[in-house]
Amino acid sequence: RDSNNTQRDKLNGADVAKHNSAESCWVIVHGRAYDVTEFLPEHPGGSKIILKYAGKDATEEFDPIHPPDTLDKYLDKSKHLGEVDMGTVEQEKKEEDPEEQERQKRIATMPILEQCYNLMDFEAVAKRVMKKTAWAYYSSGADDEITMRENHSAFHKIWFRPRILEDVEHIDLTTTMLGTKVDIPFYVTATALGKLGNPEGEVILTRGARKHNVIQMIPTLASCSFDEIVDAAEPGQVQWLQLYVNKNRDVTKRIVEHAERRGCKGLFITVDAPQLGRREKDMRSKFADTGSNVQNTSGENVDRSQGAARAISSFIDPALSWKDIPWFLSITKMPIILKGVQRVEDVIRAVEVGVHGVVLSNHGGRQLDFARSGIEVLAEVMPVLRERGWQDRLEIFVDGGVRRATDIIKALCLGAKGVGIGRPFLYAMSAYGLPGVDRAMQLLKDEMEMNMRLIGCRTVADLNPSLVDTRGLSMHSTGVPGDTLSLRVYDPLAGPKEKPS
Ligand SMILES: Cc1cc2c(cc1C)[n+](S(=O)(=O)[O-])c1c(=O)[nH]c(=O)nc-1n2C[C@H](O)[C@H](O)[C@H](O)COP(=O)(O)O
Repeated sequence: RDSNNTQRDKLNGADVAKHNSAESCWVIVHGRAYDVTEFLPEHPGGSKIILKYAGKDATEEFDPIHPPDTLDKYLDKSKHLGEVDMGTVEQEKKEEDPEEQERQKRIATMPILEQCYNLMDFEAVAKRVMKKTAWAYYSSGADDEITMRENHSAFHKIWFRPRILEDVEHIDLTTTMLGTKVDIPFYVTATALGKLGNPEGEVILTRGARKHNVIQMIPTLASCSFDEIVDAAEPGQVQWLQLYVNKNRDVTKRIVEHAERRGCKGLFITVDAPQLGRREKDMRSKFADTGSNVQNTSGENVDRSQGAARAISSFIDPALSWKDIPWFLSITKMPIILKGVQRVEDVIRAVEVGVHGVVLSNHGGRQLDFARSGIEVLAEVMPVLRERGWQDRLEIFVDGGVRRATDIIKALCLGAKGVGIGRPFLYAMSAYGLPGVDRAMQLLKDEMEMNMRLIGCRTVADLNPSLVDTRGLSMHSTGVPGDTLSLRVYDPLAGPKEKPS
């Protein structure tokens, strides 16, 4: 803009292209040019990824990782150079990427939505049709992914003790979570970077949640902006906020107050990620796709090879502790839930400090490997709370590995108020968009109605510990998963063949 703030002519693409170095670096995002020269060293993702697009259109790379209001929020207005005449921008020749060609062929021949009969079907399809980096980010767990697998297999150690001859003609799946009535006892949990899987991102989950009257937990690290996600909700549709606490508590206070003003009905403080876990599939795919690789380029000793997540989570405060909780209780009226509690002692402390709930969770196995599954921790927690008469002092949620309605029912029988579900909705959204999310939720509802009938319960209130046998739950069969490198490398049978003497 010139001095009297009128829009200059549009910038010419050739002029922008001249600013293609660390000395002078301009990028184009959504048809507008930005001078990011001074910002390069501050970019959490490292300067390399920006320099790859210096002088060019960076929109495609920018969108999945950054909410749309990022540049307005964090780049000084003087660096906003104005509109670019996109007709004069030389578009990158997409060299034929054989892998992308293969992926397009798989998309062309993927199963139709009606061929998905359960939540695992969506995972199978998503693995075939998603971009490698997106699949790696969503599917990865920490280290050897033992906990990620345990989350799901733990449910297989719980067996039902069904009742018979109960009138189960009319089944009622409704319940309440933090005072909100929902149609079925699950919520869409917070999972970052929704646009990696689908260009529309988290607003697809908002629409699916609205259709099935379930609650959506809005992630701090969403690709869509917080306001976009809230605006995509219908009046009266309930959403919660998942919060990564910022080292700068003023930033956190602003986020919390804004979320409350916008009508969020729960604040879920993530407490299991003082540092993001080491997700090697995500790291490997970042190295393979050097363009979006966030390597350590500015010399500091931060391991930036952790993929996008680590790069955009450097703000998280590892000093967060119990002594911060009274401050949170003082800055908001929203119910406060600790997300990522992993042992009964901390549930007791949560009651004592006065929070309103906990999510027994290990972050989908993406944080501490060998953390126990949420469902196993639930089986440890509820008897202790009942002994103290505290089972109604807070609401207990569980997430991790929930893939069947029987998993939901097991959690409720053990005393959970509801369960969070992550990856299945990401896969459904990535493979089939909103119709996929809609079908995934409907499948769970159909399964839930049938299974309630078969265990002899009409309502959620009928579900109780006598309906499950959990004796096998603490047995951990930690077979190292077949796809880890170590099996091939260290297995003596597969080692280098002895040279014939
Ligand atoms: C799958 C996934 C999970 C993430 C997630 C991103 C993905 C792709 N991210 S992460 O980038 O930091 O790891 C978040 C997050 O932003 N905040 C959070 O509290 N939990 C995060 N989680 C954990 C999530 O809220 C649930 O605990 C977990 O997904 C439940 O396990 P299932 O996926 O098996 O349902």
